[in-house]
Amino acid sequence: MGGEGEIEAEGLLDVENTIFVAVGKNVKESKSTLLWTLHSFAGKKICLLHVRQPAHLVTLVDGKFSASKLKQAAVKAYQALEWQTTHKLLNQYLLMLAQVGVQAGKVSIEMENVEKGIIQIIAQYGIRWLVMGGAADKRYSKELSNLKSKKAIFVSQQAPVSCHIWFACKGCLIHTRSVNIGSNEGSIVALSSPKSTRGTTLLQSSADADEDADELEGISRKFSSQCLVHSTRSKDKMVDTSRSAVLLMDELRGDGSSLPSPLESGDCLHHPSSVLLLEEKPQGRATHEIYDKLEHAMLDAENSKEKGFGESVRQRKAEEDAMEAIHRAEASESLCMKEINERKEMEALLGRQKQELESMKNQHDKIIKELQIVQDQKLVLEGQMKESCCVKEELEEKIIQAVKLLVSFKEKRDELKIEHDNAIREINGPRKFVEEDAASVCRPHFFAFSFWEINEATQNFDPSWKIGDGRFGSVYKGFLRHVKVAIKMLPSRGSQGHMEFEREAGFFSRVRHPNIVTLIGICPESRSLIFEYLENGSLEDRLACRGKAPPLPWQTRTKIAIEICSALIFLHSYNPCIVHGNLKPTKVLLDANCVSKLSDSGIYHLIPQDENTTYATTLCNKTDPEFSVYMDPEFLETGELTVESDVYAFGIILLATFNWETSIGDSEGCEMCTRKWEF
Ligand SMILES: Nc1ncnc2c1ncn2[C@@H]1O[C@H](COP(=O)(O)OP(=O)(O)OP(=O)(O)O)[C@@H](O)[C@H]1O
Repeated sequence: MGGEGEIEAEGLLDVENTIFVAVGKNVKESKSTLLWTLHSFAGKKICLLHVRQPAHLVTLVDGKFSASKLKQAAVKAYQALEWQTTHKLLNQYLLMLAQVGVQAGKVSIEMENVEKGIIQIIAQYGIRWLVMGGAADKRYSKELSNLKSKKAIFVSQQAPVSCHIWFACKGCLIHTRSVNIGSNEGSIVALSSPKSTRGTTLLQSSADADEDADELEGISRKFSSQCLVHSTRSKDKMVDTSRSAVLLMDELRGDGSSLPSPLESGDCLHHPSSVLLLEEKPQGRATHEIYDKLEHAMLDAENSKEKGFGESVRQRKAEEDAMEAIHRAEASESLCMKEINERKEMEALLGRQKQELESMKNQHDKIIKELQIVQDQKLVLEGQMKESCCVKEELEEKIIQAVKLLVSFKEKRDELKIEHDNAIREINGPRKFVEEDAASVCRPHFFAFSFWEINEATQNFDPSWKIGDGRFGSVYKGFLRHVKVAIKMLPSRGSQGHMEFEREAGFFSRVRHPNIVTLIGICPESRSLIFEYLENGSLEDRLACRGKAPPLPWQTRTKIAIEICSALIFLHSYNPCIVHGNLKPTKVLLDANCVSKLSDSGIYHLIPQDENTTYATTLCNKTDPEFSVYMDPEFLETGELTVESDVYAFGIILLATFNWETSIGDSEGCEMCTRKWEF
């Protein structure tokens, strides 16, 4: 479909030999004009000429609408529909022409003003022969001879003078604008009128017509007469006659071109104008035929009217369809807008959900990391728990063993107590008093403490409560029954039983002397000896002035020597004789008043011995070289302790105590003293 002012052509455009027929949207009028042309110009080629009005001026249903009032899509839809209808109609005309053996084509232009469009096509193609409607049906009247159609008048006035135009109406020629050779262009020559055509001729010369026109008129008259004469002949014969007339006209023109004539067709008798023409000379049978033909024509007109009505109904329907299409287009547009809005909302929603998803993903990753850390920690804790469980099980096992041991000790203790009570009861008798004295001498003078008490006294054997480590066990200070004591933990009992340990300990507990450390009690369970606690450390400490203690005065040293001597005499005079066996300055302890007392007197009896390990070998093996000077060389040689062993050690102690300058305050020299005596 071309744009405005653009001509579209299809098929024939041989201007010299083609009759152009202007056809409009009025189907009835167009068909009538076309039929007249067919009848009038038989054998000529025909080209349909149509001017298409743009959509904004098309008639829509009952009125005219401006395109601006319609949605663009609706206008386009309507325009397409309109053009499709027109195109279809033109094709129907072409088909009709083809069916009657006429070569045909079509030319169209889109223009607001139809008459101007016709003029433009005429001018552009140099059209020479044109047939168009002269008036609308409602305006047609037999009495009117002039053109009534504004379009026809315009075309008649404005068309180039070289174009010969026939104006037809309802199948009649109502006006002709002939070629005005040599006169002013655009002058109208009314060669025929409904009146003049009636019974005489269709062409009439005018005063201004030239000779060619006169000749043409003459020929026409002659041809008309022939038509009248032969009106009763068969149709075929009439066609031949008209064709002869055309040939004759061509002859007269002399230029070889066939000037079309409205009477060229032999079918003039079928035409209403032809019928009217024949009315002027009624001649019996011919008149009757003419009336028959008139009736036929009337019937044809009636049929055409019905067809026209059908066409208008179809057009109406097409318009309604167009309106429906417009409504559908509007509905589709609003639906489309709604969908666009919904899509925007969905996109916004989607964006928000995407953001939420992103943040949730971040949180998820964070939680996963934390979970990983927690799982790692869990593994570590599980490992620790397993270890703790193992430790706990071990401790529980130990506790169970300890409880069992405690229970067995208690049982033994109870047994012993019972035995003891029984023994007491047995010896009760007449010699009670005498034996009581003897018993008091033999009875151990110490307390028996439980391990629990020892444990409590030493604060669970707190290391800070340890006084020192000896070769035969560690010494702790502690409080037992509100008394400050020194607890010596002996090694495991070995082959020595509880009873033996208690008997030995009982023996020494009875050895009491002011210069011998008193054995307060024992703990058989832990093989502990509980001694009285002496505040001022050992003679060794005082000679070395440890703990920033002042040097011992000579008088004190002399007193200590006397006290040691006194204790040794007591031990050696005891029945049985008691050998200290390990005499040295660390075994001479000083109380708060610097009274010296021998510790560990005869303790070697409590030290477990077997075949391989005797007290002497243990002592020799473990003797610090520093203190081996106190060992009796004979003891070291034989491994047998004697009184002389103690005397030897006492002599060395005296030398260490009195032959050293530390007595006047040099603490450093005390250690050198020991080395000195090594020579
Ligand atoms: N009753 C007590 N009062 C105060 N302190 C004591 C008492 N008994 C021992 N000590 C301290 O405990 C320390 C260790 O004494 P212990 O008899 O166990 O070992 P040692 O005499 O140094 O050497 P070893 O016994 O191996 O020959 C002593 O040096 C002394 O200072």
